[in-house]
Amino acid sequence: MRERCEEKKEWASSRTFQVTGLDCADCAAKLEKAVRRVPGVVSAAVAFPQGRLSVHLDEAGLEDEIILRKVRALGYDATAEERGAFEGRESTFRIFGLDCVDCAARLEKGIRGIPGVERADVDFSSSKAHVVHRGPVSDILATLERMGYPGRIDQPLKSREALPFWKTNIYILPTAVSLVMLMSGFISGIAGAPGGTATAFFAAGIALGGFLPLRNGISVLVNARELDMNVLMMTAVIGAAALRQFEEAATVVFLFSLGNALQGYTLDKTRNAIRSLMDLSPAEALIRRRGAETTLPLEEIRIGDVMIIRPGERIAMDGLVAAGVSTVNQAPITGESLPVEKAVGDEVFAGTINERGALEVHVTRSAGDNTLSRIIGMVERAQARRAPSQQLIEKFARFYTPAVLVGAFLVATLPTLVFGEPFSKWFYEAMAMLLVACPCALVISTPVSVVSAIGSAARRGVLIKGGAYLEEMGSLTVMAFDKTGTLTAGKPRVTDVLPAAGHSEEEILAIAAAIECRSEHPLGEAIYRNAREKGLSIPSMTDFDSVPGRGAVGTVAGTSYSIGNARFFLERGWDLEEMEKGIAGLQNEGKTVVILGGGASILGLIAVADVLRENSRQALEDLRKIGIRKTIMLTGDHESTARVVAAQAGVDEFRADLLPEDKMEAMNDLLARYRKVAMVGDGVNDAPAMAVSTVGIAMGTAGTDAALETADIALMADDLTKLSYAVELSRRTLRIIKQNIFAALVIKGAILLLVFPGWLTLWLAVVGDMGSSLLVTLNAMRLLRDGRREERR
Ligand SMILES: Nc1ncnc2c1ncn2[C@@H]1O[C@H](COP(=O)(O)OP(=O)(O)OP(=O)(O)O)[C@@H](O)[C@H]1O
Ligand SMILES: [Zn+2]
Repeated sequence: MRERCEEKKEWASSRTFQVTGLDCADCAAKLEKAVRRVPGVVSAAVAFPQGRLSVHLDEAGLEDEIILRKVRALGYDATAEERGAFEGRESTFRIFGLDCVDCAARLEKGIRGIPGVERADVDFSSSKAHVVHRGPVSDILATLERMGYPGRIDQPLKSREALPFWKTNIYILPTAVSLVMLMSGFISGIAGAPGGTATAFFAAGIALGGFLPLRNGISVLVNARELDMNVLMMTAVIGAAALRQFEEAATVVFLFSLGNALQGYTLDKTRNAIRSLMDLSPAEALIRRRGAETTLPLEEIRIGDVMIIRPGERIAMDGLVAAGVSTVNQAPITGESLPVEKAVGDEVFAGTINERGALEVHVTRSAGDNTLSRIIGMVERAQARRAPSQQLIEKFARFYTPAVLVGAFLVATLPTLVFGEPFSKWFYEAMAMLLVACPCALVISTPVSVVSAIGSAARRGVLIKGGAYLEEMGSLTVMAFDKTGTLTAGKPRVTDVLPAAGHSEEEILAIAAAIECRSEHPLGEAIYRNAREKGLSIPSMTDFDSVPGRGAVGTVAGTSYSIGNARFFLERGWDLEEMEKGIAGLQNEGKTVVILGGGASILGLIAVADVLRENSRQALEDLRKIGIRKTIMLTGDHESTARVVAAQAGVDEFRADLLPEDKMEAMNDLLARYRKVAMVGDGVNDAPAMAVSTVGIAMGTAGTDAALETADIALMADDLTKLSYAVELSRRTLRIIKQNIFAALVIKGAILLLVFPGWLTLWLAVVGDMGSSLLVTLNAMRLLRDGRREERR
């Protein structure tokens, strides 16, 4: 359809650059524009908060240097990512048995210490380590092993085969062994076996079941010189054994292993909420090359291959439909329950399900780079990011543990020294107190909740880029919306053509289309589409230039034409008096008026109208119901048009005639007034406003990489009703975090109090510690379940 427009090419490769010195969202927009003008560049987008420039190229050949030069010419510096610029390679490891946030941080430190490692991030929530290194992988695996966490190189595409269940959780074996030993000890005690048999069983139970925590504890002491649950546990068990309390020590070892096994299991459940998304895309696809059809594994499929998808099959790769029509169920990616129509030129995503017809699809992205794996990557990174409330708790935990340790020392010594109490009794109490010193449940209370919430949201097509945004979302009272493409469908149609005297409708449309053919603006596309539909022959055009927020210019048959809004013409000194009535009339109907002028006269007006999204009104109403006090529409459109659309959508306020940079100003103004304001947009001309807002929310991001990258929260589908879901999810999460913190503190506190009458026992301390961690995790998992329940509805 756009065969005449060279600019509309598909891109063949993409590059990313890390830009330094970008200090305003506005400059980011300028940089973006400048890079887009580089020949060979199909599109460019700057993710302002990350300072990342991503560029799509029409062929792989373009040197990074050309883009870098452009960036430097604008006064910034940049480095290219991945290819060439960096010699190290990145490996991802799956880690087993990672059961506390603290351990993840420690492991990270350990890996960073390996020679040749440039960067290491251990992600507690996904149980993965991302390492950039020059040395061999085996060095890293060995260190993981030594620190007590066996790891494996992670191959998301291949490693689908399941591990035997006792290997997925390193605590299952010790739990089973210590249980058998414990039972044998009890039975031989009851059966009156020769003296020492029971003790031998208990001792064996302690040794075999306690081996893992002992090894982990030692590696912690050696590597990080910090205390953790393993160290506290082993000290307590050794102390109990010294008091000849073998039976109890063996029980404690068993309970500890059991607790860890259960905790590991529940944590895996939360993590799998995301990983199960990965399993959605098939491992192979039917590919046609040189006329022959073969089934190939994903790794062997190349960009540009033609993939054949039969009805009922899952799509394996991202691509563009080259032949066929069908409906595709995109719920796995976008959370939309209704299937979406697909025809030639439409984008399809890996992991979605082809329903009715057969499709031929041109593969546009490699398996590791497709939308699904990017979503999973983003979610996992988001889960790793610390929420503000988490940092507070970690600070508290840092001083809670030493305080309890000092307490334990006093309990061991004071009663004997001051009151002459028996030492062994209070020494035992002190041992039990050691176990209470572990702040696990407290430390884990927030991250498990955030992980569950982010995971649950991802399954419903809402991508939350970090705990911080999740927390902010629930405290919002004001939301701003972009008009075009956000409140409205963003698919405007030409409704009226009003020629000035001496001109015809066809003439105006044809010239307008000739210029707009090169424009990226939805208005331009509407005009071009309308001219094509009417079968007009569209003349060729030269000297195109687009003027953001205003319009465009171009030369057709030797005459220079301008097309755009009234502001554009008035700024250039045109007289619009004659057209004023026509313009106002159309605007009062909620239509956007595009003026065409050429030579010295106005040729006519074209009115374009966009329909409101079906559920915009509903979505805004839902938001009001859950306590969003004010909704505001920001638009570049004319005030009269804006007023009509604002009334239709039911927003409380609107600001019109905003240039893209004004939108950011308007947002700053709103922020000054209301402190916390979200910006909901489509990322087209509202990225700067989104960047300065409290939470930038982009919608319809499934196909648009740039918006997906820039937004703090991305709605994969064009569904505004997901906003109230996100707000409520956030509030539910905060509620669960508070419950968790409260429960953890109360349980620990109650157990600590038992010390005073001397009632605290080792097993009570272990059950209290393990129980509260489990409780907190299970409570957080309700966030996952709630989401699923609603999904089924
Ligand atoms: N290519 C173009 N052709 C015609 N008019 C244009 C073009 N580009 C911009 N304009 C005019 O400039 C105005 C502002 O454009 P801008 O892209 O900033 O916002 P918008 O399209 O109104 O959408 P939003 O509601 O998202 O702000 C448009 O309403 C239109 O009148
Ligand atoms: Zn603990």
